[in-house]
Amino acid sequence: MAIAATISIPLTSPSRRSLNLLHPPSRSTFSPTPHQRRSLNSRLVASSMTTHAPVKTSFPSFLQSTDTTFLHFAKYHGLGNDFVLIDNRDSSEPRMSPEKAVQVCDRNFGVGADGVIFVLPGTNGTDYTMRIFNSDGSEPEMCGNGVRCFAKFVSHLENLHGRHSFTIHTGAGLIVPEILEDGNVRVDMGEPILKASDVPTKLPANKDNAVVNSELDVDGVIWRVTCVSMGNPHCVTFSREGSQNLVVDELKLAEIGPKFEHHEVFPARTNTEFVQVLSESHLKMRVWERGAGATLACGTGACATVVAAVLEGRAGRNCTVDLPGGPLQIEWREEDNHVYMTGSADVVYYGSLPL
Ligand SMILES: N[C@@H](CCC[C@H](N)C(=O)O)C(=O)O
Repeated sequence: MAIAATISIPLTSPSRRSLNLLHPPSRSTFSPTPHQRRSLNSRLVASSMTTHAPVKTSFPSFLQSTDTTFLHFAKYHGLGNDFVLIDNRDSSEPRMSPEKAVQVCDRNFGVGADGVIFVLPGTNGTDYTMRIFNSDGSEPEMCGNGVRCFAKFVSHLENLHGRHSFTIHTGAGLIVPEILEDGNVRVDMGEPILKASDVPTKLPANKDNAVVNSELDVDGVIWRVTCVSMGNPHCVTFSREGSQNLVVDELKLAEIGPKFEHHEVFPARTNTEFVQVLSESHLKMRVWERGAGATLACGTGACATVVAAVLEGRAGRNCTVDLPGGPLQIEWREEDNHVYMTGSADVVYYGSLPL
């Protein structure tokens, strides 16, 4: 099925990787001036896409309009890990099926994204609920970069009355993001789960019920892995036989990644982080994501990486994690055992999909 869309490019601050053609004022919170509002409403329409009449509304009402022929969305990214965000606050059922999400995420025949995220009404007393479909249509419990995009999207949609923080119910439990003065988002990602059967992994636990620096045979090559769940499963590796400290740029991710993802020891499949230690507080990581493949960044993956690095004695609790799309600041705090992630999240454009 063909997907057509119109797009509108917002005048918020683009990140390093977003559209170079824009030279907007550097603003972190979206609050358009009358001039910007006019620009917002004049849509840029890509040549291969269908057009329809420009909507004379502001950004939030454009997204909220209950059009029966088009589904409005916003495209965001966190360090190049990109998502289609849907305002779904009027219903607790996602307004798109997993099958449709697969089409929308397709980079040739759709919008192109690593996943589709829905902002749903709160559950269990939280302000909002987040659900997400990976680009293969599977539904993960959590997404770190996605939750930062979610927070920015909500701050653009709603008048938060000066609040910078709110609560989100996710498949991984309660998540609390906070929008900082500089526009970055810090997220309390909760406690890592280390018990092998809860990650889940069938690898035998070797340290306090956890799998730490254990051998894993992947197609005849022995890797050393630590398994961590941040609500979703991660397998973190710093070394393999013959290579004590990985040089991550040399890895053929598309070849190795799927072998980890579908390995029999990971009953729920797994995300895999390949990590190079640059110093005690500086790690470099590439990721193969469950249900999405190689992405430019993975927030939960960066959190799992720092937890694994601490457990293996390779780094301290406060690290910069360099990902292909940019850096994340991760702290695994000793006092409360929570992991805190800080990084950027940026809007790319607004658009409409035919229903
Ligand atoms: N990119 C995400 C993780 C998204 C979910 C993942 N693919 C899974 O299936 O667990 C992040 O930033 O955490």
